[in-house]
Amino acid sequence: MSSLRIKICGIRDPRTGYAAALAGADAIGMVLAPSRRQVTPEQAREICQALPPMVTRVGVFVNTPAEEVRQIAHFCGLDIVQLHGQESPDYCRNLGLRCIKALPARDRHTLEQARLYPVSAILVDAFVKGQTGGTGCTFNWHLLDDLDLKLPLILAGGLTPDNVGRAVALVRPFAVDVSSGVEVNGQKDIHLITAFIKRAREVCTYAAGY
Ligand SMILES: O=C(O)c1ccccc1NCC(=O)[C@H](O)[C@H](O)COP(=O)(O)O
Repeated sequence: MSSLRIKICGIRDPRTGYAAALAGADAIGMVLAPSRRQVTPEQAREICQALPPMVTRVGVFVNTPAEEVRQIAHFCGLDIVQLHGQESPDYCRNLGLRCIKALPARDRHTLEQARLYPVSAILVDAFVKGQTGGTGCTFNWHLLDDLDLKLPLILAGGLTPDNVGRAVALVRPFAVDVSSGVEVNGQKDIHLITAFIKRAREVCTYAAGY
């Protein structure tokens, strides 16, 4: 068993969340921000309640007022929130919740901002103008070369069962996150989820550091 963590994001119903957890996902993400994958707090709560224990429940937000995030997190029973907008280090500091801050892989300068954030982990996602996440686009993973984040790194952006092995071998992240790459016609596909988890874990059996 490897220590790589795997998060499946953009879950929209309890059955798929449960199936992903049984397939070996460590964390399940629900998008509570404008997106074709957006769920209501009530739906997110149902998904959270259906998950087995030991699976991390992640709520994804984009520039949502802090009090609203706190209320939704409490209502749903989220373990951690993932912030995909322009939330500042002070916003994260004052939120009173465990946070993952997402940063776009725009350039080295953007990624170096990670050091300013008092958060549990940094998620690095593809930079796509006008979009905040879930784009299915990859980025140049070498942008992360020798980047000493001082925080656990979650790699995201266009990962698929086909490329996750290469990504993990090159970047050696703490965790990987996927949404589009495990969908067929915009719907999560349990076969792709299972294949993604298998490929991600396989590479850890020979990649040093896991
Ligand atoms: O997934 C969305 O629709 C989304 C919308 C707005 C902000 C964040 C969003 N997703 C966050 C995620 O954690 C995704 O898994 C991550 O961006 C990677 O997505 P993908 O490139 O599709 O695998």
